[in-house]
Amino acid sequence: METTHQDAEKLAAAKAAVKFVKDGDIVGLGTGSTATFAIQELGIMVKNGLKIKAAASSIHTEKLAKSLGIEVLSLGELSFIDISIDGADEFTESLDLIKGGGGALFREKIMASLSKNSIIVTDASKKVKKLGAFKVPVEVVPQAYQYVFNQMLILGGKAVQRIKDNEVFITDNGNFIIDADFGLIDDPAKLASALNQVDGLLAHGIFINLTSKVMMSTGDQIMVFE
Ligand SMILES: O=C(CO)[C@H](O)[C@H](O)COP(=O)(O)O
Repeated sequence: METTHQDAEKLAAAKAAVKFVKDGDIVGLGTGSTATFAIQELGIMVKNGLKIKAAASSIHTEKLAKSLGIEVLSLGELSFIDISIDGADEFTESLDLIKGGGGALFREKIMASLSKNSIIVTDASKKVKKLGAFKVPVEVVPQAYQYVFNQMLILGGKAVQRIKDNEVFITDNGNFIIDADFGLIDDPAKLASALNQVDGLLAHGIFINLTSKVMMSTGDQIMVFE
């Protein structure tokens, strides 16, 4: 399969990030194409003798990690994670993120919250001045769907339910995703705080103060924002 320029950047960022993983670490494994490169690299390192245990941010990631010989612990039973490596849909230099393009935002947020060192790996396309060109994913408990949808409109977001392959998208937790377009977001912390108040909204994709560093590959070099 031909490797695209963007894939080469994702792989380079992943390779740079896995260097921070040490023997004995509990490692949080993200979800998405960039995180997958990191998981594959960790699989090689484990085959070569690295001793780690992992926690997965999605069912897909858990299966992948196990297939590569990485031991996977239950996220819900952990009090901390030493280091996590995940991707992002957008990030700013203040380390605010939008995540959840793959629909794994709830477990990804718990994973980041548990992590002593939370590394985000990206290609160069993910860096923005202001968040918001990428719609904010919102995970909704089905019984609260219409209520939360209406609340998104009240908060100024154009909301659409996520559909994938002509079917309503269902998360690993059995919930729906609403993608909410708030335009470019001047104050991500304020919007995150307003979203946190909405009953029935399990998680939203604005990540504030949850990232230790972003490692972004430009192809030529790895830029680190921390
Ligand atoms: O948040 C995520 C999944 O919920 C991903 O990390 C995000 O969508 C980036 O994915 P990719 O590395 O494939 O561009």
